[in-house]
Amino acid sequence: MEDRRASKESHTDMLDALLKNEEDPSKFKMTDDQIFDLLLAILYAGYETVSTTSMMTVKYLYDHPKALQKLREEHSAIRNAKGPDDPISWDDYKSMEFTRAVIYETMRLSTIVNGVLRKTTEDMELNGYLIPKGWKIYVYMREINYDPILYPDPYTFNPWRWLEKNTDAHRYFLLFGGGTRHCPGKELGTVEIAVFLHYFVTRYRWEEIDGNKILKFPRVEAPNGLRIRIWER
Ligand code: HEM
Repeated sequence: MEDRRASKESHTDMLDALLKNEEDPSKFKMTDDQIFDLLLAILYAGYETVSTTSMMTVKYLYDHPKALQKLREEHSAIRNAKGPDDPISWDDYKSMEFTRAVIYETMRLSTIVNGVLRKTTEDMELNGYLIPKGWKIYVYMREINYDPILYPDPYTFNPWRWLEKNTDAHRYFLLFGGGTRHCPGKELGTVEIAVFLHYFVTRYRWEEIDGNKILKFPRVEAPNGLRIRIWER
């Protein structure tokens, strides 16, 4: 922040936007600690989630050729309706129903976010139990993601389960948390992964290289990365 304030160059990034707020009296003035906190939170919250989900879509699609075929059909139809170098529009993204289903199913099965924290601001009763004011609560999403009543055959990668209308409006749709702290990057993150998938499946084929190590608990990660071999289609 000191470097940026001293610098005469301008950048089109978030740090510059936040620092420029200081010059505008009509804008809320954030302290340096708040700016630092916000940037770090967004980097952390917006990077790991999107990159791990993207990696796991590649893994699951490779393991489930029918889902990959269906996804390719969706993206080829979009690509065939435009020139090879035309960018994807918002309407194209909105039409990617199966892609969205693949992304949600990947997040569910690999439990990209393990849980969310809350603190009770008053005594509250839940199913006959008293949770006293000031207690910290961990909502364990892994448990919800693998609930066989909510998601029949929960350990199977089945993107088709998400094609039902308004699935992400269900009360138990907690992949992005809930309430006032609901993830503000939900749509941005989903767009990023959808755009990656669009170019990846329309332009390339790939195979996994033997020996990839995937950890499943407490959340999915590939400690050495997911190594794949890629060819142009
Ligand atoms: C696509 C993958 C993503 C997943 C699965 C995800 C998931 C989540 C979850 C579960 C929470 C906790 C919500 C709660 O406490 O109820 C959260 C919060 C948050 N996410 Fe995301 N997120 C994703 C992408 C992003 C992106 C791309 C950004 C920003 C660039 C972002 C920024 C944030 C921020 C700032 C919070 C804190 C919100 C608050 O506490 O008020 N997320 N996210």
